Amino acid sequence: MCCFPSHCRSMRRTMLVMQLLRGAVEHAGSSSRCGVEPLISAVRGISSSSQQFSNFGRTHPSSCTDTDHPKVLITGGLGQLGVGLAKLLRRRFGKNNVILSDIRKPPNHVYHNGPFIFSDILDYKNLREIVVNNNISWLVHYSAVLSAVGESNVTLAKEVNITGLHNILDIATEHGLRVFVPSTIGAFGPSSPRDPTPDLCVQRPQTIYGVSKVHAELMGEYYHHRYGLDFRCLRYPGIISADSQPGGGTTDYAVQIFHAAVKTGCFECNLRSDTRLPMMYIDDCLRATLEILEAPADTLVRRTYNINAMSFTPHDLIQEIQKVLPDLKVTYNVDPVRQAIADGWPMALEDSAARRDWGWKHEYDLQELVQTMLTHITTGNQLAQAY
Ligand SMILES: NC(=O)c1ccc[n+]([C@@H]2O[C@H](COP(=O)([O-])OP(=O)(O)OC[C@H]3O[C@@H](n4cnc5c(N)ncnc54)[C@H](O)[C@@H]3O)[C@@H](O)[C@H]2O)c1
Ligand SMILES: C[C@@H](O)[C@H](N)C(=O)O
Repeated sequence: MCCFPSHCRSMRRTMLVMQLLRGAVEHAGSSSRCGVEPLISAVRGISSSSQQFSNFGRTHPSSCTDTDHPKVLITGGLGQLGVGLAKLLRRRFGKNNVILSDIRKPPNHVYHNGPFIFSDILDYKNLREIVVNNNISWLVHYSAVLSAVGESNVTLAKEVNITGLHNILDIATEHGLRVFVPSTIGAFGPSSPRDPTPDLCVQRPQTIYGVSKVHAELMGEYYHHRYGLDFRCLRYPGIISADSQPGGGTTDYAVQIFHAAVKTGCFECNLRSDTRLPMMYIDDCLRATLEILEAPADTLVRRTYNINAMSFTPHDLIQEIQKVLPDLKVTYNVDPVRQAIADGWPMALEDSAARRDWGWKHEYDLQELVQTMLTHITTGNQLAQAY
């Protein structure tokens, strides 16, 4: 359904692109450090295997050598965040040193842009073979079932988020990997302090997603203390991206509204207009991930950190988008499941420890987020129409 008269739409888009491109801001990356610490202990027995996987470093010559750079495996890499992270890590470490994996078939542009492999994190033996045969040294564990989907399929969420996590931690320990597991604002609950939420406080989430992420934080930290696993974890806010879709979470509205604003000029919001949540633009999130992965171990006072950028309500976001697209019309059809989840989540994360220990600094605030998202989506749509 469209709210703009069709004859006005293309002219509006052209004006919007020009206006946004004029205001676009460039953001630079950060410095490079890397290395892997030795580990001392394996936690599951190793059995022999006959199945062979190709070594991507050999089949696709790279400009970077394996001795200079870590060899990274990203699980659940076809979700909202994985492809962007692979792009960032490949720029830093070389295309063939970063392997994306998932249980879904990749789109052509992903398949042709670097190594991709099937990996089901519930298949321990298959995961171990991939790690061994590709000489993996860093593992970024993105596979998950997010908050809203988790409430509709608790069994799947338990399997992927808890059993899958156990496989990841055991394999990482067994093979001396550095492992990054994202946590979330969803790891807190209604009894946590909400504005701002400190790194250390009561964590009693009321979703299976949140429970599984608290479990991941605690298991990772336990493996770090008990076995020396190089476990690193960030609690991400809701992440906002232009060219990848969210995977069934509570913060999804803050991505969907941008596409609707540009395409139809109408949006139906599934959270109340005053629901304040912490949010972050994807570039900040992925840069933070690279930065904590590269941080020297002795700078990490803890292994799980909050990171914060901005907080807003649907009302705040709509007002900011309407500065560029004044005709955007928003209606509300509140989803009781998502609303109940959001009502128990932090409004802002307290992240001074990340800023102090490894130099975390966000670059995008609400105004820049809106400019950047509308620019990406509008230019992307225009390119798609041109071809
Ligand atoms: N996107 C956000 O706003 C956000 C915020 C906080 C934390 N996180 C965390 O960041 C990580 C990545 O998030 P995302 O938004 O890309 O998630 P997503 O839901 O978009 O993608 C998850 C991916 O996991 C894959 N997967 C599911 N079951 C699997 C299995 N058995 N084996 C292998 N892969 C499997 C799915 O196919 C999917 O591609 C997750 O751990 C999530 O909890 C995300
Ligand atoms: C916040 C985050 O974990 C995810 N976007 C969700 O809403 O479930």
